[in-house]
Amino acid sequence: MCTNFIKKIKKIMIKINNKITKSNFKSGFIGVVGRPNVGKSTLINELIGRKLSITSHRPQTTRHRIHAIDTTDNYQMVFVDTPGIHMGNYKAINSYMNRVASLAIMDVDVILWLIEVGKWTKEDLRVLEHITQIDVPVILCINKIDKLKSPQEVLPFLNKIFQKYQPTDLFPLSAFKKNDICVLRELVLQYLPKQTLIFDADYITDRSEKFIVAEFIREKLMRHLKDELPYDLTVEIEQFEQDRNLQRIASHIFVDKASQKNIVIGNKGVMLKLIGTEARKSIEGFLDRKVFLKLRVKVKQGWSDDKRALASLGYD
Ligand SMILES: Nc1nc2c(ncn2[C@@H]2O[C@H](COP(=O)(O)OP(=O)(O)OP(=O)(O)O)[C@@H](O)[C@H]2O)c(=O)[nH]1
Repeated sequence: MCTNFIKKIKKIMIKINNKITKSNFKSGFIGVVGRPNVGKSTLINELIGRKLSITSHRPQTTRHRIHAIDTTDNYQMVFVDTPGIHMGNYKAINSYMNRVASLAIMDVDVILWLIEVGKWTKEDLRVLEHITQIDVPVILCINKIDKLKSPQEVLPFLNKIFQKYQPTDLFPLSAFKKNDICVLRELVLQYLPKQTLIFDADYITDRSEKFIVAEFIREKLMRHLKDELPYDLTVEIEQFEQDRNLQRIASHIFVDKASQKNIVIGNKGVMLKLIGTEARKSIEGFLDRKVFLKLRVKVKQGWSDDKRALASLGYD
């Protein structure tokens, strides 16, 4: 009975794979770049229809390269989320983030370059300098057009940008609008080569569950802590064990200075409790099981400007 069932499942899987590898199937890498806070992670989450990349209203939320994979019967799109290319902060972690962003777009099939409507900064210019060194089609996405009173208001800005750079395609959008996302997906598809799957059809990311969980915790820290503090901390998962339908997770939050520890914990532990509750809910949604989450705050002085400490914390 059990062997028959497995045989049936295998047959179905072969049928699905044959369907996927049919000759007009397309797949490829899509590099998503832009300065911090333009909406790269938000756009990728909308394009793949689930949350993998963390977002916040703060610049430099994304620190690592993440592949977010969307597979259908007709295509496999591998979106490469990158840290925002930025200037004016020269700690080891900032060089790491800029390096990750530049390297991530070296080997893609198409680039989605995000800028924000009405804003052109020195950091956008820096991204432009990187992009012009690479011979890949570029779709320049003018994001956040929902902020405009009418869509026509985008025209003078488009004109201004076009004087600086002529991309392969120019696409004004709001990452929050489903229709814009659908049209962008079709546009991206035009630039992908006809080839078979790059990753197995059931992969949604190249990162481990543990990595994504640490990112979800860092997202809540980014959203709740004020001023520069979120930039001075990092998250490391110490325990990640599944016990039937319960995931036991213990995580350290490393801060840079002893004085920051109390701020993260908050008065009578209120802040840490809030961060823990919100992180647990997000992680439960992602893992689709109950989570027991324990957070501990520790001081690791100077971690963000020490190459060895960075490597030991996974920034390598
Ligand atoms: N109004 C509006 N806000 C948006 C849109 N897309 C993203 N945002 C907001 O912009 C902020 C930054 O979004 P992220 O997706 O974290 O930006 P990012 O480019 O990945 O940022 P970094 O991690 O700094 O590189 C968040 O508060 C988003 O909710 C949009 O189309 N319209």
